[in-house]
Formats: sequence, C-alpha cells, structure tokens
Amino acid sequence: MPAEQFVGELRALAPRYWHDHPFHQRLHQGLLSKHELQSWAANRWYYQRSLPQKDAAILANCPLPHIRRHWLDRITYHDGDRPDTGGTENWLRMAEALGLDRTEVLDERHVLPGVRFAVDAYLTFARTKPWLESVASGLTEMFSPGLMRRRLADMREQYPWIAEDGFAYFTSRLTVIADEGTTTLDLVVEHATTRAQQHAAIAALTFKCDVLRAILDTVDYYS
Ligand SMILES: O=C(O)c1cc(C(=O)O)c2c(n1)C(=O)C(=O)c1cc(C(=O)O)[nH]c1-2
Repeated sequence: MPAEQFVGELRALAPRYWHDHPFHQRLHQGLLSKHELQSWAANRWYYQRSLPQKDAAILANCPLPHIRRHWLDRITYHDGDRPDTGGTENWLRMAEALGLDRTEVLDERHVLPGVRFAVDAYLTFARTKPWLESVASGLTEMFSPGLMRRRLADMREQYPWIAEDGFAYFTSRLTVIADEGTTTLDLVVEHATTRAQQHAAIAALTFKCDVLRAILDTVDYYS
C-alpha cells in the first residue's frame, strides 16, 4: 500500500495504546496510593530491564550492518556505558524515590505473574520474529512523548513527596524518545516494501499495544 496509507494505519492504532488505561488515569489524577505507585515501579522494572535484551535480539536477527550500528545505541541507552548509569539505573532511582529498596526491585519479588508473561512475550517476539517486525513493535514510542510529558508534570504536582532525582528516567527519556519514534517509523516504512510486511508491521504494533495494556491490567488488578 502507499506509504501514507501504511503510516495512517499504524497511527490509527493510537487508541489501543496505554495512555488512557484506568491505572494511568488514576496516576495522573493523583489517586494512587504510595503502595500502588511502588507496585507500578517494581513491576515496570521488569519491562525496563528486559528492553536491552529485546534490542539485543533485534540486533542478533538483523543482517544489515547499518541498522545494527544504529540500533546498538538503544542497548547502551538502557544499560549505560559503565555501571550505575543509563536508563535502567534511572528506573531504580525512581523506585527508590517511591520508597522501595533497591534490593527488593532487583530480586523481582514484587513482579506479578501477568506482568512477567506479558514482558516475556515481548522478548520472545523479538527473539523469534523477523527484525523488521520487532522494530515495528517498538513503534509504541510514537505515541508516548505526550503521555510521558503529562506524566512528569502530573506526578510532580500530585505526588510532591517524590524527590526530583526520581524523575531522572523521564526527563532524560523525553530528550530521545520523540526522535527515536520518528526514526523508527522512517525505518519501518523504508523496509516494509511488500503488503505482507506492512500487515506484519501493523500486527506487531497491535501486539505491543496489548503487551503494555496487559502489564497495566495486572498491576491495576492486584495492587
Ligand atoms: O513511559 C511510557 O509510557 C513508555 C512507553 C514505552 C512504549 O510505548 O513502549 C516505552 C517507554 N516508556 C520507555 O521508557 C522506553 O524506554 C521504551 C522502549 C520501548 C521499546 O519498545 O523499545 N518502549 C518504551
């Protein structure tokens, strides 16, 4: 299908994204208890720490050196270029700012079975599907900058007891995520040249929206 139609179909998945999930709505409205915020951070830790493995699986499946070179940055972003730096470290700081001990996040005692299933499904997807589909599944990032900006503003306002250091994950993520989303979209449009590849990319993005919603469904139900 023509590129504009393809992009239109990808963007049309926006309502399936997790921005308006009831748990996120309560987060924005300041209605979450400290315990619920802690559960959210400890469970999302499992997603955050799996992202570099997901990106490494994409690298492993991609035969194109220029794509691998480009994608490598994502792993470094999350893992940092030395210990105690990077996105996953910043997520731990968020968890600590919410009153969690680093040890209880790292040993994953709070990770709920449904969250584990959802995140593991994302990782298995990246390990087993063609690299282009896995890249397309990350296109949820197209939908996330507005949500993240709003989350940052609302959390600062609604939960003033959270120390500013806890927001480092979102402040640093916001500087890269909009670019990542558009670059990834260009990459998917360029490489999905057949109708079958375009449909697979749309299915991959649908799947990823469902992974994210399943994470929040579980956290919402049990916290
Ligand atoms: O806070 C959010 O709402 C949100 C959403 C998403 C997303 O849409 O997948 C990501 C992130 N954050 C994020 O911080 C992040 O590093 C990230 C990586 C990916 C991915 O699939 O590779 N998604 C997301």
